[in-house]
Amino acid sequence: MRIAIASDHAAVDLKAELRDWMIEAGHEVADLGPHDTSSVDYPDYGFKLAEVVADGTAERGVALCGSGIGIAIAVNRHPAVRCALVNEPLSAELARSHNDANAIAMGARLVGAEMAKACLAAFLDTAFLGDRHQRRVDKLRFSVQEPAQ
Ligand SMILES: O=C(CO)[C@H](O)[C@H](O)[C@H](O)COP(=O)(O)O
Repeated sequence: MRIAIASDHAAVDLKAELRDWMIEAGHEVADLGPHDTSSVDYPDYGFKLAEVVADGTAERGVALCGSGIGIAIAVNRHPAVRCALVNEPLSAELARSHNDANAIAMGARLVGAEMAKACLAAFLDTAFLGDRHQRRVDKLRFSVQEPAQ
């Protein structure tokens, strides 16, 4: 699978570990940075990640910051991206099976590397169930509820 990964300074080490782990598993991984721990702003990297997921360059996105919260908010500003903030594998699995999430966010200051890998494995290996969930995901394309006719 083509996967893009991005972070802020707080998650550079976790990003490198997850990137190498995904490459080892046979995925094609684009590391969008940053590449050192100098302080940066998560919206800059979150927007970069959202762009490559939205335009199809990457099939999935992995977003990391200290808590995962800031970069998840940034990635979700793009209407074509559904980014789930997860801290454990069941949420990552549900984000795929019910929400067809095309990105996940995790917090390097909250989640250890092994837990992050378990979340990522669930995110990459779980299929979307479609059916009633497709109807709900379709409605997410609109940022505000259209008034009933
Ligand atoms: O967005 C966040 C908090 O919701 C992330 O944890 C950031 O990584 C964090 O805010 C960065 O904080 P720092 O003090 O500048 O390292």
